[in-house]
Amino acid sequence: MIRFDNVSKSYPKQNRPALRDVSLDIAKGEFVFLVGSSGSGKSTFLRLVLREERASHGQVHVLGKDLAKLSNWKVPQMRRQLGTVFQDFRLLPNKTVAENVAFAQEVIGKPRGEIRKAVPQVLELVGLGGKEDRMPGELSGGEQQRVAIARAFVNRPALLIADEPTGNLDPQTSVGIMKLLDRINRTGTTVIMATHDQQIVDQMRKRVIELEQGRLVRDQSRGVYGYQH
Ligand SMILES: Nc1ncnc2c1ncn2[C@@H]1O[C@H](COP(=O)(O)OP(=O)(O)OP(=O)(O)O)[C@@H](O)[C@H]1O
Repeated sequence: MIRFDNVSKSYPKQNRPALRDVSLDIAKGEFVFLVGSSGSGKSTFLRLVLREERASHGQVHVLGKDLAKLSNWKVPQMRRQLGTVFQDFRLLPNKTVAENVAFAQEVIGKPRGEIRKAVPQVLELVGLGGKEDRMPGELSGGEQQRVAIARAFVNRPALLIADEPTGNLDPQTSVGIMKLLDRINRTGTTVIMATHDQQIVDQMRKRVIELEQGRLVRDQSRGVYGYQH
């Protein structure tokens, strides 16, 4: 699903690389936490997977493709197989809940009939049945994140990338979001989640990959958070 071979990433005008010689494999269906202190390279790792950035050295393979060899016009096609969720939800504020989710299908040209069927189904799955016509501003943070997850999942991506999805939520709401991500993972979707949330990582006991100053320093199955701020 994802393979990094000796991947380094240096940004222009930075004297130390954001990622250094990272090699790892993530198989289809895994649930992986990406941890490490601020600036350790987690977002850079995710940006390389999304091909928002390119590796300076080494190879990044995603869904069987060497991203260095993927031409720019094929990037959108690759990204359709990836769903993304962020700390700040990133919903369209002037569209309803249902329209936000439908939009993810419209942009990839799904037929209207299919959209009409899929949107209520996925909203039911994330626990938002009956809230189709609400505006994002009328929802709690946890509900907004559920909309973002519905939008990320409606096209049934092979891989879901979540960058601190519980960063703005209280502990109880975060547990609900994690249950949902776990349920999505159980449908076969691979999940990679960058987080600073110790409680969640310690509770879920999934694979933990830790970065420190750009290096991979730990790769543990059924792991714990394990580093101090
Ligand atoms: N676009 C950029 N241009 C230059 N340097 C960058 C850029 N993005 C990140 N960096 C640098 O790369 C290093 C790794 O940053 P990155 O954002 O990947 O870390 P992170 O682990 O995601 O941090 P956080 O937990 O705070 O989100 C840092 O030193 C950062 O300053």
